Amino acid sequence: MTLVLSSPAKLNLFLAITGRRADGFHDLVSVAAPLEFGDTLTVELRPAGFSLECDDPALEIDGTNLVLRAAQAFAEAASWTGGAHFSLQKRIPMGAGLGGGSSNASTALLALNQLAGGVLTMEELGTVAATLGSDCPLFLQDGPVIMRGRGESLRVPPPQAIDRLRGRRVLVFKPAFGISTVWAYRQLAAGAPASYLPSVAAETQLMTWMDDATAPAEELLFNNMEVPAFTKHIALPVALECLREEFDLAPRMSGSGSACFAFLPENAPVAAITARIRELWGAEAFVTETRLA
Ligand SMILES: C[C@](O)(CO)[C@H](O)COP(=O)(O)OP(=O)(O)OC[C@H]1O[C@@H](n2ccc(N)nc2=O)[C@H](O)[C@@H]1O
Ligand SMILES: Nc1ncnc2c1ncn2[C@@H]1O[C@H](COP(=O)(O)OP(=O)(O)OP(=O)(O)O)[C@@H](O)[C@H]1O
Repeated sequence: MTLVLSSPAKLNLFLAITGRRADGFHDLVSVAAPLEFGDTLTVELRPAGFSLECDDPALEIDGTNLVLRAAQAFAEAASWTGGAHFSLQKRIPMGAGLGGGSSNASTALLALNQLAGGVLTMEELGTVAATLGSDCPLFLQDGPVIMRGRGESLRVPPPQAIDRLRGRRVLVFKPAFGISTVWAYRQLAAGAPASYLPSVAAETQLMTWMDDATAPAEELLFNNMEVPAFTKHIALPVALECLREEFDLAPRMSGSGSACFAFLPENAPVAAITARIRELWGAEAFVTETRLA
């Protein structure tokens, strides 16, 4: 039996890091949305053992890969003795804040649970996902989610909020360099408390957008992880300012970066915007047009 699953990238449309916890992680309030764009994970049932191949030679395919770590965690949680071979077609750039590895892990969990006959509930899968990474649980949902805690505590937004997000056309673009999530969080900790948005302010900002059914998705956009990224990599704010001025876009960074995104009006000159990004960041910049799933 073989399953072919899409493993989507995500965007943090709203991301407020609110403070550092005793366990070293940070509390956050975020609205994240999966994209139609992503990797493809093919999973073949095997009698025993887990193996992985990937078309991107830059990615380690040993036991440190999140796909194999997810498989191991699933087998333990479900007491499942079966095996699987995974084939990963990688499109999501790494070190981007697009959650590629986390998505692969959760897609592997969903695939194995299906192959094993649905032995774990969605709640149990969520618990396993949270042990693999703070961003993993969000990829068990198939639409926009509100994240709290360190990212593992999820709620589905009300329908009038989802309606303003789902299907929105978006351009996602990333310079050749990536940003380490650990580095970004360390920078925030070093700039405490000014680097954090207090949780009351974050919740108020989110609720103000949520309660105003006339406020477009653009008015939700916020990310206080931009500060350390933009301070170190001046090419990021320079490009976003150009896109604001020249194309009237409202671009932001996703997660800990370095990928950025902008919602596109249906008549947007995508070829000209793409050309401008490549002029600013070089031909090796990653650019893709997609939609919020
Ligand atoms: C920036 C975001 O993408 C926003 O959605 C996520 O918070 C990142 O989550 P992630 O990549 O799944 O991160 P994890 O693999 O859980 O943790 C990697 C490291 O990032 C830091 N980390 C992560 C998540 C969090 N809420 N607080 C943190 O301080 C910790 O130093 C941790 O050791
Ligand atoms: N299947 C995988 N796909 C991508 N990266 C993986 C995978 N397994 C392990 N990793 C490791 O995780 C690191 C970060 O992965 P990824 O690109 O998903 O993070 P990111 O872009 O910073 O996203 P985010 O911080 O939003 O989770 C990679 O550099 C890689 O070493």
